[in-house]
Amino acid sequence: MSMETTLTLQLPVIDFTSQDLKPGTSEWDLVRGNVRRALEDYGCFEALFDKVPVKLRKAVFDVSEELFRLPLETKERVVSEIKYKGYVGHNPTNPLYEGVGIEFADNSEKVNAFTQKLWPKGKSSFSETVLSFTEQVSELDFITRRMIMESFGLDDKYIHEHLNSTKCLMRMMKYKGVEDTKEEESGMEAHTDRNMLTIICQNSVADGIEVKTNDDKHWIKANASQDSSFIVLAGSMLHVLLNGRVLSSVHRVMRMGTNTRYSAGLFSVPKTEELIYAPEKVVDVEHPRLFKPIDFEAYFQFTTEESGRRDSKALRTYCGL
Ligand SMILES: O=C(O)CCC(=O)C(=O)O
Ligand SMILES: [Fe+2]
Repeated sequence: MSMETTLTLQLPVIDFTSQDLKPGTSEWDLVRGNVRRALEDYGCFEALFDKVPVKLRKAVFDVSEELFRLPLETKERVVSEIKYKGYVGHNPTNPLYEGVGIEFADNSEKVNAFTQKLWPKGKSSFSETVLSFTEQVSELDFITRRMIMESFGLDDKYIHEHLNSTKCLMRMMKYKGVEDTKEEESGMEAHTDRNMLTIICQNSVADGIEVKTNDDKHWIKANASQDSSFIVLAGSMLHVLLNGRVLSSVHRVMRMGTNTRYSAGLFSVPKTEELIYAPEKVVDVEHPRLFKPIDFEAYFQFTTEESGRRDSKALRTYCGL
């Protein structure tokens, strides 16, 4: 019998809104310490980040609504064999969910080409919204990854190369509300993300992401309803790269109430050319190497071949030493 409970525990909240948040300042060091603790203890935190204007956030959910309202045959034009991108919906495991992943969401040519598949005459409100959102949220992605790597003593050159080794995927997601019930229903089943870092925001519904505590006993409801709130989650690739020294948390989406939930996420995903492995700086006597070098796409494929392969146990089976 499952002993899991949902408690009113809180995720750490980290404030990135200071104007003085520049590398080398005391403000930066303070936030960096908070990022390190949050990722060590939870693999996740709520970020307060005000670079995405409320208007842009609203525009993202407006264009998402338009996209998901398109006929199924139109959305099927962007189905991909690789399930982290393209259109995904009508999956019996997650019946409330539909999602669309846009690869290279920071590249205007790629985004315009994607937009044109859905709207052959083009739709600048869609592509511009995607590009602006990606540009702004990438800043939080870069700051977070820079901070966590600096905190482990990795140098500027390494960090720079690392930041250039990922591509950026934006995903828009829709979760139907549930009718006439006091019971929560699953919107997305429990999983860990497979990429480096994920940053999620949602429209103004009260429910949404829940994150499992590391002792496997409790679900923490992430509170992402403020206009400047983003939920930041470390993925399996960051866990491997930092030799298990940050967690990659199990999370899920729960739904309650009749309102539709829209969420938007920025996922930094390794480019395919290079294997992911932990640098010597994060390996020592107390922290022996945990994982073999890993090819992201091959690992991604492995996780899709059978159910139950979206957690850290499956990751250890795949590439543990
Ligand atoms: O919709 C959300 O808030 C989370 C989605 C999620 O966990 C994912 O796409 O990996
Ligand atoms: Fe996720």
